[in-house]
Amino acid sequence: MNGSRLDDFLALSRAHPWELAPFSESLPDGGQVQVWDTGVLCIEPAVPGNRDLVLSCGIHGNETAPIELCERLLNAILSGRLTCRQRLLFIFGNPAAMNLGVREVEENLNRLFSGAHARGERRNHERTRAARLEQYVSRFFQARDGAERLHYDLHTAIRPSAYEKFAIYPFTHGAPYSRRQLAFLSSAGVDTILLAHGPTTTFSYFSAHGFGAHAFTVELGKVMPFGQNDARRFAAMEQNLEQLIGDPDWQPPAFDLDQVRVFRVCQEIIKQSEQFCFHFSDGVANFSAFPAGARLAEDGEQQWFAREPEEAVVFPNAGVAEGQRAALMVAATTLTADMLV
Ligand SMILES: O=C(O)CCC(=O)N[C@@H](CCC(=O)O)C(=O)O
Ligand SMILES: [Zn+2]
Repeated sequence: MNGSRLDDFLALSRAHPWELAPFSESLPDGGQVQVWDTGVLCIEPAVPGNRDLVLSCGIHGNETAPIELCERLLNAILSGRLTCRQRLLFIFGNPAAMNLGVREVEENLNRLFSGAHARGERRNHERTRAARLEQYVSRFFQARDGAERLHYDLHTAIRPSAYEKFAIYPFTHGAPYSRRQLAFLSSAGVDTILLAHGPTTTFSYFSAHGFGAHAFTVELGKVMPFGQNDARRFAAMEQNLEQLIGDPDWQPPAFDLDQVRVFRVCQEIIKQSEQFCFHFSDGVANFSAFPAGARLAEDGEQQWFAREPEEAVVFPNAGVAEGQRAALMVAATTLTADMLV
């Protein structure tokens, strides 16, 4: 698509970080590429398969590896190397934060979904963006019934992780977990699953709860600046997504439950004030374990201790805003056949 405005959609989006007027172009194979807004691009194949796929990245602006991965997939489609056979919505979440090389401009976008953007008096860039992204995902999924709905929200973690690639399975309200989705994630190199313990205001929970989508927050490695990611570390996910996009009949390879490591949440540590601090070093990796009784954090009068023999910490971040999650404490668990569908 030489000479088209889609030659470099990410650059176009970053040049218009707040909003971009909609436009559309045709693909040589008869498909339609519709730009809905900055960072938001929908591909409507002439004859779509039965999966409606949302791929989001850059919800946190400095998590560059997923942005680069999605850009490669988009360019493969636009160049004709990859034929898009599923309805597909690309979301490059926070171009303004990308431009600044930061996680967020004013507020964590991934805490503003399911209407949280409208709570309270605060108004800012991320709140406007969350409201619009909700509308775009609704428009995309509600365009038809009966298709399998998928949303992979791709991230990278601030710190290294003992298990480099892991996914957060949003709270299912008791519904069974999807064996096929676990197989997909496993064959994409995501061998560790963290089962959320309650509703959240994340993007993946919004799609899962609001639209019955199989939706996940997927952590693909550690945050690095643009241009410094090793694409080979993401190759399995990229290949799986190419299969999903290009082949309506593709299924992930047969899968054994032993192939995944599963964790459940034991406790959530919420920062209450500026006095909040952890009692472990800044260098600990995600999934580092603590013995029962270990003092984990304190905030004024309140203290947190490990309650179970091997409680592991995920996403510790003392720098979050007051009232936000500063860490999740998790413990190993098992998924049995009766918990799967
Ligand atoms: O490394 C970190 O501390 C954060 C990485 C990240 O952005 N994780 C997501 C997880 C969302 C979820 O719980 O589904 C986030 O914190 O938004
Ligand atoms: Zn993130």
